[in-house]
Parts: sequence; C-alpha cells; structure tokens
Amino acid sequence: MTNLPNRVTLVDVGPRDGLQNEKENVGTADKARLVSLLQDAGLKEIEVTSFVSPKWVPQMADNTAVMAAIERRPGVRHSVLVPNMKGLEAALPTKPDEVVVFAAASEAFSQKNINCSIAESIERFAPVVAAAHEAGLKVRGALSCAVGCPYQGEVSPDEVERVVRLMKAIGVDHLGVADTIGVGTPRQVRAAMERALKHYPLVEVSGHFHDTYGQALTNIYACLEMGVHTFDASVAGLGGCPYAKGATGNVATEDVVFMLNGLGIETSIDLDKLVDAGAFISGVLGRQPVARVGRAILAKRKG
Ligand SMILES: CC(C)(COP(=O)([O-])OP(=O)([O-])OC[C@H]1O[C@@H](n2cnc3c(N)ncnc32)[C@H](O)[C@@H]1OP(=O)([O-])[O-])[C@@H](O)C(=O)NCCC(=O)NCCSC(=O)C[C@@](C)(O)CC(=O)[O-]
Repeated sequence: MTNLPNRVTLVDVGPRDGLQNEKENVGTADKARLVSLLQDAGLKEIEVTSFVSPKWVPQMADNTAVMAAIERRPGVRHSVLVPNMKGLEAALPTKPDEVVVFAAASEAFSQKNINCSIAESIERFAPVVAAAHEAGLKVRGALSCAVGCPYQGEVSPDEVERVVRLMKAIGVDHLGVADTIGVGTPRQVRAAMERALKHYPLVEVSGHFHDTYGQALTNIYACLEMGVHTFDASVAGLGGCPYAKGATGNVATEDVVFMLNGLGIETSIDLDKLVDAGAFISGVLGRQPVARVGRAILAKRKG
C-alpha cells in the first residue's frame, strides 16, 4: 500500500460553510453549542463564522455574537472567513485565531460569489492578509472551483496555478484546494493539488471537498496518497455555498473520521461524540444527518 500520512488534521467548517446556506435562521446559542460539541469530540480546528455582507449571507449576520458566545478551549483554533477589509475589521475585535480569505479559480464564480473579478479579489485580499499578519494571525486561503465551476464548467490546472501564485504573492500562508461543487474525481483533484504543491509545502495545503457526486472520500484518499494531511469537512455533511447552486454539502466529518480510523490514521477525534454533534445540529435543522456514518451509528444505537 502507498505510504499514507500517520496523522490527519480535520478542520470542521460546519458552523460556517455548513450553516451559511440554511434558509431558516439558526440561533446564536445553537451555533455556539455546536462549536462546544465539536470541541467535546476533539476537533482542534473549527471555522466558526464569516464576516461577509449580511445582505449576501443572512445566516452569518450574528457573527460577532457567535464569536462572543463560543467556549474557547485551550489548543482549539477558531477561524473566521472574511471577504474584505470591512470583514477583517469587524472580525479582529472578536479575537479569531486565524482568518480565511477566499478566491476562485474561475472568473464567473468570483463575480457571483464576491461580486468582483479574480484580480480585484486579490487586490482586496492583499491588505487583509497584511493586516491579519500584523495582528499576529495566520491566513488560510480557500481556492474555490479548483476543478469545476457551476457557471464556467471545467476549470484547468493552469487556471488553478495562476490563482495559487497570486495568493502566494500576497502572503496567504496556507492554501485550501476546494472542489466547491463536488464534481471532481481523483485525476482532476490530483492535478489541481499538484499545482498547489508547486508553490506551498505539504503542511500548508489542504483539501476541501463537497460530495455532490459522491466522490469526496475518494478524492480525500487520492490526496492522502500525495501526502496531504489536512482536510476541511463539515459535521453531519451540512453545507453548500449559496452561490454554487445544486452543490450539496461538504463531505461529512463523521464519514472522513470513519475512513481514517479504518486506515489507522490518527485524528484524535472521538467518532461517537462527533455523531452526537451531528445529531444535535441536524435536530436543530429538523432533519436527519446527511453523514452516512452518522446515520448508521444512530441507527445502531437505536438497535
Ligand atoms: C464581498 C461582498 C461584501 C461584496 O459585495 P458588494 O455588494 O460588491 O460590496 P460593497 O463593497 O459594494 O458593499 C455593499 C454593502 O455591503 C456592505 N459590506 C461590504 N463588505 C461587508 C462585510 N465584510 N461585512 C458586512 N457588510 C459588508 C457594505 O458596507 C455595503 O453596505 P450598504 O452600504 O449597502 O448598507 C459580498 O459579495 C459578500 O459578502 N460575499 C460573500 C459571499 C459568501 O459569503 N459566499 C460564501 C462563502 S465562500 C464559500 O463558501 C466557498 C468556500 C470558502 O467554502 C470554499 C469552497 O467550497 O469553494
């Protein structure tokens, strides 16, 4: 068998990416409770909220209140997504441990998601990255539509590498390769990852997969074979970007942990407690978890 990493870090993006697309308002206390349950389960990296325009993404309008309500446990990093200086200025007083900026490999998606071209987005992010660094924060960069775009169709590795270079040039510390609409298969994902790895070391690259076409775990495995050992995932399989119509949720954290456990790869995450977190937020939303492992374990518990 190929050498796989011994250990994987999972970033649970459920409270942000998972909830941002929910039409019904999720209460601030429930969002904070979700963060606590994820911490109980052993998650050390949690993307808590975003400081984007509330007109564009109303579900994240309580960002400051959520950051004030979460329990800060030692050793857990709480990150927030910001689209511009206004977002960073609002985020900094809430004391995030890390900020996430997000650009797209596709022009069309950049316009739909953040209302500007890729070049303009990089111009916007440059001062954000500098100010975040000045505040002592690390900056993760998400590169959306790294294999496919809901408006443009296929996205080439050259397009990916072009934006990777731009993000590197403005000082983004970590690059997340995102299959925003979950259309990638291992060959395409590997090609996109290879381009990221030309500019960032393995420790500063991660994968972010949606499961629209059921390829997310396969794509994660393909990345593990390349040595990539950080992945975003979303508890209960929540999620989707409001500007990526038809895309389903992120890969479920429960499903990823189950696969990694089976491979003997350490995550320090307690699967049973994670399933509890998924059941909690699914209950708040009034539906079953999308996570297959979550459903299976809940069904087994019922007997
Ligand atoms: C970027 C903007 C703001 C541009 O939106 P715009 O309308 O072009 O911005 P603007 O600068 O012209 O401002 C318009 C209004 O928004 C306000 N505004 C401006 N900025 C902010 C801010 N930060 N926080 C709060 N308010 C803000 C600003 O003050 C003004 O208010 P008004 O004068 O009309 O009352 C908008 O397009 C936006 O917020 N987009 C965010 C969309 C979003 O959150 N998408 C989902 C996240 S990305 C994602 O999920 C993908 C990812 C990362 O998970 C990886 C993957 O799977 O690909």
